[in-house]
Amino acid sequence: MRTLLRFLKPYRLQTAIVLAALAVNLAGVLLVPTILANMINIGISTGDFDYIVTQGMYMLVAAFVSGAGAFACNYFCADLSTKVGRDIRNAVYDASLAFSGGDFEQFGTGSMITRTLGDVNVIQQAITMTIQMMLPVPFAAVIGVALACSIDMQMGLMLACFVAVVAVIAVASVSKAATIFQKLQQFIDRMNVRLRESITGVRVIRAFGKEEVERKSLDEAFSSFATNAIRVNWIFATFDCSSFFIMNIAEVATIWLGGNRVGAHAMEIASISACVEYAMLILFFIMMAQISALMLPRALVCLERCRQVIDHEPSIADGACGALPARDAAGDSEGAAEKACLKAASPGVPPMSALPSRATGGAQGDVVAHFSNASFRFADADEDTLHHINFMCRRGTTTAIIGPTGSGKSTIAKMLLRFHDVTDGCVELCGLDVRDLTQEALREHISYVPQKAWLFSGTIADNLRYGAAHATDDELWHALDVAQSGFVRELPCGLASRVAQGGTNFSGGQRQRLSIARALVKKADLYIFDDSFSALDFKTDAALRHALAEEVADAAVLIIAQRINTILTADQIVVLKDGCIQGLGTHEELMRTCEAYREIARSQLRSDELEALTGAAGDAKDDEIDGRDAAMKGGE
Ligand SMILES: Nc1ncnc2c1ncn2[C@@H]1O[C@H](COP(=O)(O)OP(=O)(O)OP(=O)(O)O)[C@@H](O)[C@H]1O
Repeated sequence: MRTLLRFLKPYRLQTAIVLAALAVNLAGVLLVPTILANMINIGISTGDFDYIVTQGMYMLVAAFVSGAGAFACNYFCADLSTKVGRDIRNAVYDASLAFSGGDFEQFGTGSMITRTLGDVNVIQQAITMTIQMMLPVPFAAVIGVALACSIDMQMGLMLACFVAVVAVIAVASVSKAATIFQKLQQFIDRMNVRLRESITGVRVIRAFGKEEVERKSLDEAFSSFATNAIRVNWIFATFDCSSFFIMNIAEVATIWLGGNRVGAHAMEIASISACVEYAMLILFFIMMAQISALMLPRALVCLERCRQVIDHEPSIADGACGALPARDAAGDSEGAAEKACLKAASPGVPPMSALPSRATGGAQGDVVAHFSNASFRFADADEDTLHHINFMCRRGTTTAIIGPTGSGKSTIAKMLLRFHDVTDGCVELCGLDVRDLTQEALREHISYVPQKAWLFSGTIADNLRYGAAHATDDELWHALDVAQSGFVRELPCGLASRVAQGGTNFSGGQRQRLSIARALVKKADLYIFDDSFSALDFKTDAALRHALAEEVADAAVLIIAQRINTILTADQIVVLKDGCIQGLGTHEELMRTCEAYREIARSQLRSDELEALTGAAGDAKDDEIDGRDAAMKGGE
């Protein structure tokens, strides 16, 4: 409830207007029966035409004021609930942006979508129904019974008894339905997850002929939901018919008692119709309130689910430094790092969040990324995925990571981006622990091509400008050329060509090249390519790497690959197995010193290729040694 008040707070004035309009509407509705009774009892029985006209005018004014109140109440109430719904959606989405991979796993993607869309819809409807249908009940009941008592005490008390009976039945049915509604929300989550899975994996389902299995599994999810929804409807229907029954009994009883009271000269004849109207009005309000009350427990569950997301403390917290240090005159980036951090961490100095989207610059050979004894364990795992990782990525050089599937290659990239944090040791970017930086500042300096090339719906240009909003068309074409995306030039609309959600209207290789181009448009200090060349043919792979070497010559490059051909020319290769570094060096060094690397090479290269490479490596080594000898001789 506190969560709802938090979101209603900015709309205090509008909430007050809605409540005032509701009061006006209610006053008008409740006044009409009394005016009518007076008109008949006094005006007609005495034949006072002026009195009848005056009461008629009062009635007209009451009806008009009540209508205006109803209109204002409905309009402002719908407006209020829509705005609150929008704010809750924004808050849920904003909170999710700060989530780490682990946080997302905790909630589940399907549930996150249900919370943002379905749950907020329920909250919105509950706000509207509570204001329009529930709030009037206590006022209508108290004022209606009071007005009935003012006409005749016995009639008023009888009405109060009927109201109490219907209210008790309403409370009982709502509390019974509440638990079922809580279950329903979980079933909606389950249906969402199962539906997403089977729609996105429809090709696999068809390929394996598992349509029937999937149909059964989904039918199970749908049926569980339907069974519970029917149970709620049973409760609702039972209450509905008993309420209508009680309403009719109330009407008959009012007329019967009213007749007796009129016979006893205790009240006037027209007062009977006023009391009947009050009875009907109050019981009708209670019935309507019951419909919205049924929604309340569900809305409270939805609200709590949204609150869990909004108040969730992300497992990855921003550091104090909002900027990477610029190198000082002496090139001392470490000293500058300390100064930048001290400045950012000073009390009252908020961390900078907006950084110029440019690389920090720096000398060739500077350490850009540094893994220092870094270990990592997933929250739900029993053992570390990465063990004591030590290596550096230097500016102007290419570092490659190769290893069997599941060895932890992508996890290394994700730690640089802080999608996960180290559990031991540290990871540094340009001399600063990545945990000391804000995530925005950190990611500003890294350009990343994920393993699964993901494009957003829009145009090619929109996608390419994702990391550099102001890039010119020439820059986009240049990046496309470097990424060997010549196919874009052949598209009739070029950069304006449409991209479907996820980039599904392009082939896997085209998607990879477009996501590489997108990464290149952004100027960064570190470029990470996570298995980004796997869908490319060997020729394109080679051409791309050649063009890339020139394009990002002033940055550090980290290439994660499965294919040895992709990383042969890297300045250093990290060989990873079961999360441990097995070897670190150039291809030639590793061929001599690292059995794990030799195994990979043997499994991927033909023996003649292997010999050629080893021979070339040997020749290159001999040349290097000859060169060194010559230099030494020259020195002598
Ligand atoms: N969210 C997760 N929770 C628990 N374990 C995970 C999670 N994600 C990955 N792992 C485990 O961590 C290990 C390393 O995964 P990672 O994706 O880094 O491997 P990889 O070397 O990049 O594999 P591939 O070459 O197949 O992409 C794997 O054994 C995997 O099972």
